[in-house]
Amino acid sequence: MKDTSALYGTARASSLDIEGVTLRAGAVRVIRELSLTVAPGEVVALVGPNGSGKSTLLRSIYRVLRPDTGQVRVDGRDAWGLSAREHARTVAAVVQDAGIEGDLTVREVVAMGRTPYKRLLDGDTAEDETLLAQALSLVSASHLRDRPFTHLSGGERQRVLIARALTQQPALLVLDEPTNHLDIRHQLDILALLRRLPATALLALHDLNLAAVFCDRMYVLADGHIAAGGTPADVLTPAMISEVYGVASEVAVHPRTGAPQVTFLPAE
Ligand SMILES: Nc1ncnc2c1ncn2[C@@H]1O[C@H](COP(=O)(O)OP(=O)(O)OP(=O)(O)O)[C@@H](O)[C@H]1O
Repeated sequence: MKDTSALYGTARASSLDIEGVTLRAGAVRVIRELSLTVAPGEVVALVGPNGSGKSTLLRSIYRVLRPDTGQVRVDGRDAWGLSAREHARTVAAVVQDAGIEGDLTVREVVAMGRTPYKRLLDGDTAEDETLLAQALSLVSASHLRDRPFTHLSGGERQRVLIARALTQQPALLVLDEPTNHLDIRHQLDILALLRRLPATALLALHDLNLAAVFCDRMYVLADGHIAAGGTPADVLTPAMISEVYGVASEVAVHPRTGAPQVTFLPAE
C-alpha cells in the first residue's frame, strides 16, 4: 500500500455543515434551502441526475458561488468568512474544468497545491518536493512528472489534478466526478485512496454501484433538493431509483463486498 505519511502524517479531517443553502446560477435558482452534513473522516457521495445541482452545490463549498441564503460551515466556521489562505489550507477541490493552459509541466501544476503555505516568491523546499512526489505516486502519475500538462490524456489529467489537491494537505476534499475519464483500475484506486486518507471527502459521482462500495453515506439530489440521504443500503432502493432517475432496477446485497448492488433494467 502506498505511503501517505508525508501528506497526512498528522491526521486532519474537517466537518462540513451545509445549512439552508440557496444557490443561483445566472438567473436560475438551482439549489433551494438545502442542508446536509459530513462528519470528520467520512466519504460521502452526492448523486443525482444531470442538472440536479451537484456541481453547483460543490461550488459553494470551494467558494466559487456564494449562497444567497444559508451557510456553509467547515469545522463550525463559515467557509465564506475564512481568509483565502486559511480556506485553501483546509479545503481542496478537484473540478472538471481546471482552466490550466499554456505549457506548465505536471510538476508545476501539482506544485500549485503548495501555494497556500507560501509567501510571495518563496521557492519550493525539500519538504515540498517530498509532498509532490508522494502525491504523484498516490495517483500513479510519477512517470508523468516532466510532461506538459496539456499533452496528457483526460484520465492522466484527472489524476494529476487529484495529486494537486492532495499537496494542499486538505482536511476536506471536494471532488466533482473524480472518476470521470478514468479506466476501471484507476477508478477503483482513486476511490480506495479517498477511503484510506484521513481527510473528509464529499464527491459528486454518477456510478451508484461505486458509491455503494466506497462511500459511508450518500445524498441523492433531484431538482436542487435532497431526495434521499443515508447509508447506501438505506438509499439505493428500486423505488428511489425509479422516482429520481425514472429507471427500473433490482438491488441485491453483493456477497463479497456486502454493499448493495444495482442492476438496471432496460425499459420494456
Ligand atoms: N451559469 C449558469 N447559468 C444558468 N444556469 C446554470 C448555470 N450553471 C448551471 N446552471 C444550471 O443549473 C442546473 C444544475 O447544474 P449542475 O451543473 O449543478 O448540475 P449537475 O447535477 O452537476 O449535473 P451533471 O450531472 O450533468 O454534471 C442545470 O440545469 C444547469 O443548466
